[in-house]
Parts: sequence; structure tokens; C-alpha cells
Amino acid sequence: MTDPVGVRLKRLPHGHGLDLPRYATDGAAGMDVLSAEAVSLKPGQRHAVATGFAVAIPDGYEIQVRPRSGLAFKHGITVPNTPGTIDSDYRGELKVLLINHGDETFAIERGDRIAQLVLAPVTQAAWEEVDELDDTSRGEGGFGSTGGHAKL
Ligand SMILES: O=c1ccn([C@H]2C[C@H](O)[C@@H](COP(=O)(O)OP(=O)(O)OP(=O)(O)O)O2)c(=O)[nH]1
Ligand SMILES: [Mg+2]
Repeated sequence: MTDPVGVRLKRLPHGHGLDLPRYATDGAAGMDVLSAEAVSLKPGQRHAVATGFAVAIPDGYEIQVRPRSGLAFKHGITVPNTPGTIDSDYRGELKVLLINHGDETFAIERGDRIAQLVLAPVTQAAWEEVDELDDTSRGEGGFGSTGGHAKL
């Protein structure tokens, strides 16, 4: 594990009194993030859930918003844009998009852990336009070209 990277966080008025996102265990990759609102999601419904804070991510990093597997497995609650991308220059409220893929209404209470945030390094690409690309054994094969299922 590399050393933690400082990320500035500003609580918004409706975020006061909520715990900050935190790693549930020493080796956790993601910090569980809490809902700042109570909301019910009907089957098929989407909502951008308030977290009550905004961040200033250092240059060279992003935050990814990922689903929690327990919510996905037990209730079909997931992140439709996973991994959500929080850009380093974004200063608005961090929101968690959720969708209910289950068949029952799911109630979220203020303070519930709804998703997880992963701080990740970013490398920007600089295009180098060329007329021809180098050959490889794969070539243009893709989308199952090497065979299906487990056998190679
Ligand atoms: O799950 C998410 C995804 C995005 N955002 C915020 C932070 C991000 O920096 C900004 C833009 O996100 P994205 O680039 O994914 O959305 P877009 O549809 O391309 O909008 P934009 O034109 O604002 O970039 O919205 C969130 O709060 N939660
Ligand atoms: Mg964008």
C-alpha cells in the first residue's frame, strides 16, 4: 500500500453531522460513502444521491465511484455509470448515481453506506496520429475471437 494522499473535502450544509467516507478495514481499496438524504428507489428508478460534501482532488488523481457488492447482490442496488468519474477540477457536490435493478422498493436512510470511493492515479494520453499501426498476432480480432468460456 502506498502512502495516503491528502484530498481536500468541504462539507456542505446538509452534510453536517454525517461521518466522512472511510475505509472499513485496513486493506480496503474503497472508502464507504454515506447518503446525506433519505430516498426510496422504486424498481427501475435512478437517483443522484447527495453525499453532503465536495472535494478538490490533487492533480494526477481521480475518484472512482463504485457499487457495494452487498447492495448489488442482495437488493440489485448498483451504480449505473460505474465507475463514476470524479474529475480533479470538479468542485460541485459529489453525488452517487444509484439504480434499483431489484424487484422491490429500496429505502435509503441518511447515513447509510451507499457506494465506495476509490482514489486512483490518472495518466492523460497525448495522441500521436499515424498512417499505419504496428502489426500484432491479434490484429483486428476481438470480441471473443480467441474462443469462448474458460478453455484456451
Ligand atoms: O458518479 C458521478 C459522476 C460524476 N460526478 C460529477 C463529478 C464529475 O467530475 C462531473 C462530471 O462527470 P462526467 O464527466 O462523468 O459527466 P458528463 O456527463 O461527461 O458531464 P460533464 O459534461 O459535466 O463532464 O460530475 C459525480 O458527482 N458523480
Ligand atoms: Mg465529462
